[in-house]
Order: sequence, then structure tokens, then C-alpha cells
Amino acid sequence: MAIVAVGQMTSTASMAHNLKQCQLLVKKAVKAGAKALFLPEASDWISSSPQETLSLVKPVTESPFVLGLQAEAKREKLPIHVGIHEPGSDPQKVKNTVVWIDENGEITQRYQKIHLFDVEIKDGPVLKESNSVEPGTKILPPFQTPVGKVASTICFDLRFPEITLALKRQGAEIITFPSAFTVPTGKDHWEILLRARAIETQCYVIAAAQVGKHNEMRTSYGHSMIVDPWGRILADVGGKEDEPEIATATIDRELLKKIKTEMPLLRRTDVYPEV
Ligand SMILES: O=C(O)CNC(=O)[C@H](CS)NC(=O)CCC(=O)C(=O)O
Repeated sequence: MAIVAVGQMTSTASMAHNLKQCQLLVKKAVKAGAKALFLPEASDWISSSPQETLSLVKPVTESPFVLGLQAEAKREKLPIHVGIHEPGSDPQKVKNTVVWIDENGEITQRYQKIHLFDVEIKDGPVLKESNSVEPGTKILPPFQTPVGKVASTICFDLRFPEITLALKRQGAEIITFPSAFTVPTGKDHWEILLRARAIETQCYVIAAAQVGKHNEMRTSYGHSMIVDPWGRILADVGGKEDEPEIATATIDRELLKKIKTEMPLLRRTDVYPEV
């Protein structure tokens, strides 16, 4: 049994401001007795243009945001899972990644978002993530942590059950979706997708989300959530842009085992292909 914390915030283009918000979330997580803190996609910044993003991006070893969070993790002995940007192999592009910073402040895992958010919704969001982001090409195998076996995905990946089913097959216990969901898609899809992923994988789902107004062009839906392997919502931070907030829940290894034993989801790979 371990307590986990999910953190919600409103990143802007100021890395210093965003680090301050994360430091507050670390403080709250430590106070709540959490053994790991999960932060949103693009916690380091949300910009208003690809040009701005390119002007901000730095390798992790030179990013004041990442270095600052590593120091927090080390000081508090608190692992942190956080969404950031990293330089792409093409100098005109960045990587949208999530890293695991362990309790010693070391980056020990890294996943690069594989599905990019390119949408043109009438009267809704028009976003072309692939203009500035280079897609990842690999699933990161679930990794052991003090709170259980964690599997990383990012935001729009949530809509592709293939990745989460693959992670389930590789032994995931906790599937994470650090996100910055738009308001129109969030209000109709966010909760149902998170609960569906939890139910079909029989895993805990931890989804840290950006909330509120980042700039003139971007607003996020919020509702950071922790869902149990039966699909029940254990925590929901809500949709208000206030001061950075956390919610916590307890990861129960026995419940993971119980649900898998009581309702084995045996695949018919003789009928359809295994993903
Ligand atoms: O731009 C950054 O720096 C951070 N990245 C994001 O905010 C990404 C790409 S624009 N957002 C999403 O994937 C939202 C998905 C979504 O809202 C849905 O699937 O409905």
C-alpha cells in the first residue's frame, strides 16, 4: 500500500513560474505522505507558438526546470514523474517526453510521446502538434518504482488502447497519462477514456493534467484523476484554475491481484491479432 499524488497546475511560457508551481506541488505531496508525485504533460512550459518552444528548449542537463525538480526529488526523497520538452534530432523540432526522476534525483526512465495531436475541429481546437514535435518510436517497458510498476504514455496516447494493452501485457500496474487536454474534447472524452483504459487493463490510472488559461490561445480542461483498476474514480482535482493542487489515493496491490483473478481477461489471439 503506497500513497500516490497527482498534481495539477497551469504552465505558462515562464519556466521559473512553472518550477515554482511544481515546488508547491512537491510540498503538498510530501505533506500528504505520498511516495511519488505525478505531474502533467509539458510542465516545464506551454508556449503560444512553435518558435517560442524552440527558443525555450534545452537539454535536461541545462534546463533550470528539470535541474530544479531533480533537486526537489533528492531533497524530499520523492520520485517525480513529469512531462517536459527536449531538443529533437531535427533542430526545428522538439520531443514531447515524460521522465521519471527517482528519489535520488536521477532521471532513470524516459518516454517520448508516439501519437501527436493534429486536429482541426470545426468551432473547436485546431492544433498541429507535428509542426513542432518529433514523434517517439518506442513503447517504454513498465518500470519498477516504490509505488508499483509504472507505465508511461502521454496525453493524446490515451485514445489508442493498443499502447495501453501492450503495457498491460508487459506487466504494468499503474498507467500514467500526463496531459494538457483541450476543454471541448476534455468535457466529452477525458473521464470516459481514463476509466475505460483502467477497466480494460485492470490497472490503476494516474492522469495529471494541466488546467486553465496558459496564454491567449490555449486553455486546458484539468480534472487530474486517479482511477482504480475497477474503473472507480478515487480522486478528481476538478476544473478550476486556482493555486496548484494535488489529490492523493492509495495503490492497493491486493486489489490489482483480486480483480485479475476474479475476472481474467484472456485474449482470443487465435481469432484476432495480439497487440
Ligand atoms: O503543446 C505543448 O507544449 C504540450 N502538448 C500538448 O498540449 C498536446 C499537444 S498540442 N496536447 C494534447 O495532446 C491534447 C490532446 C487532447 O486534448 C485530446 O486528445 O482531446
